[in-house]
Amino acid sequence: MLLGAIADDLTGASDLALMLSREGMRTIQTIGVPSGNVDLTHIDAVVVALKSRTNPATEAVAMSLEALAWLRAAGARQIIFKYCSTFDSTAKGNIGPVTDALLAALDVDLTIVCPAFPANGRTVYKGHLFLAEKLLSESPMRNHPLTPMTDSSLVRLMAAQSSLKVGLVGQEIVARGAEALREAFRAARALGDRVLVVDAISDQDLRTIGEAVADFPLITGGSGIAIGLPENFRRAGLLSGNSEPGSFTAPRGGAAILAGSCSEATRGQIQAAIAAGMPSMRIDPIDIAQGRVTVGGAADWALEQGENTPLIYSSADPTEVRAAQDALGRQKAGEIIEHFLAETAIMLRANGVRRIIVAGGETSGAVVGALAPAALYIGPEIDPGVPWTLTMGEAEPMALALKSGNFGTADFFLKAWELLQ
Ligand SMILES: Nc1ncnc2c1ncn2[C@@H]1O[C@H](COP(=O)(O)OP(=O)(O)O)[C@@H](O)[C@H]1O
Ligand SMILES: O=C(O)[C@@H](O)C(=O)COP(=O)(O)O
Repeated sequence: MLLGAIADDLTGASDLALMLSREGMRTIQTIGVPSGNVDLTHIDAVVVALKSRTNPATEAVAMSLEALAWLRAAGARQIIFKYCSTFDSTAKGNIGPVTDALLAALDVDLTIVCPAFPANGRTVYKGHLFLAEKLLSESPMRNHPLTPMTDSSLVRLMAAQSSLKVGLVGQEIVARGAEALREAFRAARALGDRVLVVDAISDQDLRTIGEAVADFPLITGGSGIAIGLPENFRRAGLLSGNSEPGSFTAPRGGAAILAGSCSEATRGQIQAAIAAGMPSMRIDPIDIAQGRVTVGGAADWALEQGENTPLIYSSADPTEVRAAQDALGRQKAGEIIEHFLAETAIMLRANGVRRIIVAGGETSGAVVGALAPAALYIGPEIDPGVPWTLTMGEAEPMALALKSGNFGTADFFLKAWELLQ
């Protein structure tokens, strides 16, 4: 094992695992910190998927340190802390505290912050995070149900969360290449900076950054930051040039889509699926809280759809989400949906469903946490950042696609199935 990653949510973990496997590392994703033995023969990278994104900092730090200890014991030579490409964090954000704690545990004096993922429109320029042509704070992320993002300055966000000195390396330096960047790291160290936001507007920038951080024990960022890392191991003769992603045979069985993401992309995908005739059931947190909808009812409805893939969704627009949160509380409204969809998944599995798409990071955390596979094997890419995965260590494996709320083309729920044989 060469590279170890700690991801703060499930969709983010499979996004990163896909990136590493596309770049030639044989990668698996574990669900939480493994409690038993994991066979790491022929594995180059392990991504430990936590569900820590919205947890209080002390909890997120403890979970991340536990993952770090496991990864180091398993032989990881470099660690990535993976958070969202939209820097999703609560008002009491835990990205800073987790970064501080990982730096301390590794006894390291400098790391970088770079959530850029140009393939999905996330770029960092002058320390500001953009989603396509919009600043983060002007994008739909300002209305996220759990982590509304109203500031686009990564330097300001990180400085508010971390106890360490935060600096910035601009794109003009990145564009000059890895040696210029290493020089900027030396200068930043001399100034006492410990956490450096690094601009990146293209995959080429990310590859340059990847090369320049080859000797960094800790790197933090989105999945994009991993694009250049496998090449460092290849250059050092530690990774064979031809480690192709393995073959993927999807289990036979029923299919379903469970969507708890309220992101704009997911809502568009739901509209497209319904317009194409996909049977759908909308669930609402207030109806669930008041007992008007039950897991058994939803699962029965899904199973009655036969050959037609059913879509169960709670996704709603910002006004509807706010109304539910006003009635139930922000966290409670989210938990009700997450719990409902997780229980539904268990009931569907018990009735032969073997292929599930889950939309939403927190939602995926709840669903996969309930299904409780030990690990996920990374299969084919559906869209940038979203692979099919296969549950590992189970008598009857399932194919799962964990879709980040904001990822995927409009026809994602329709086309994803075509990749399963
Ligand atoms: N109708 C709704 N009202 C309030 N909260 C909701 C509703 N539907 C889903 N949620 C919650 O919103 C959160 C969405 O987060 P997540 O699953 O991570 O999606 P994304 O990937 O888009 O960020 C979850 O906690 C989910 O339970
Ligand atoms: O980096 C990203 O954007 C994703 O990998 C990610 O973390 C997704 O989180 P959700 O939008 O909450 O699914």
